[in-house]
Amino acid sequence: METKSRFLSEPKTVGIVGCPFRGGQLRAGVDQGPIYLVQAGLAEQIEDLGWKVKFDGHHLFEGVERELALSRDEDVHGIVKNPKLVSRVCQAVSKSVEEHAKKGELPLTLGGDHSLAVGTVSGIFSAYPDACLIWCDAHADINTVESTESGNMHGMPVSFLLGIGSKLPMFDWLRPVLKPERMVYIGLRDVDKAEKTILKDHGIKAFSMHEVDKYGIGKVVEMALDHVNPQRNLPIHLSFDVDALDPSVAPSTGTPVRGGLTFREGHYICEAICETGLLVGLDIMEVNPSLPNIHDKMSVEQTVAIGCSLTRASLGRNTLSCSGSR
Ligand SMILES: NC(=[NH2+])NCCC[C@H](N)C(=O)O
Ligand SMILES: [Mn+2]
Ligand SMILES: [Mn+2]
Repeated sequence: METKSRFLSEPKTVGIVGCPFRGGQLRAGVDQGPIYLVQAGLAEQIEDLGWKVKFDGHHLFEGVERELALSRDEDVHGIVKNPKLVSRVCQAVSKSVEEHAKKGELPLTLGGDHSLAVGTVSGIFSAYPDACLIWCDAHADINTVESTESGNMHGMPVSFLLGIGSKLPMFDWLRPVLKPERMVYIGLRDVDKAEKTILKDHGIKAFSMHEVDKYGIGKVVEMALDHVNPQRNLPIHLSFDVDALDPSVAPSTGTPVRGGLTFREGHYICEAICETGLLVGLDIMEVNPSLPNIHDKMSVEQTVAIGCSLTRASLGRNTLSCSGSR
């Protein structure tokens, strides 16, 4: 059963936006995530599902490593680390994502750390102002410039997109494209105290692991869609942080938290969103092939393989159909 997308052009095309970037957090290696995902054959796997794939190499983000080396004292705002760098990279990503989306292609952004979502979500909402956002993550990533305890920008993209907290001058290109009622979380289990207040004050809907246990993943995804997309007629962007999955399932990530989604629960979310025929943008974030330890080849292969299979599930792998049965 092939669902035809209401928003994408024919032939259905994925534009891969490879983002080897780690400036939104401190652990080395997450910049290698997109490289491993592509090397594992992700583009070919998507083609096997019947999509056309456009990929002309990863973003280069000239000078990132040099800036990261300098940034310790030069690129800081209070305790926020690398804001200029993150802004520059996200602006470039936003542009790529918007261009693909405006051509009727589905941008698939491979991270890299989750600060990149400032770029992906702003790009999607520029092309589809009435889109909604589904954020799968152990974390809420909604700290503001004031509330962040770590200063790591991968814990802040949602507040930037909503336009809450004080604005950093280097982000003057960014419009607050997102409204609190247009987004929903699935998988949360490690939310900072200040973030809990922000979620409550802005009335943001979240299905934590508690709700996943209580209702089951089928019901949770249905309730999440009812919240952001009651008529099932609006474009959907899915931002998937692989740490939403349990660390036993996806160990190679920078901020693992136990008690996460099972393999099937993670895939079910992607399949159910795919079935709506409304998916217009996808992020696979926070795959870090140098963790938990660079010699642990099994963990790395397992996590990279899951990044690929979540993508396939989102793009129409159907267990019972004859084509694309992987
Ligand atoms: N994208 C992520 N893995 N985010 C983790 C964020 C952790 C913590 N809440 C912070 O703000 O630093
Ligand atoms: Mn996370
Ligand atoms: Mn995240």
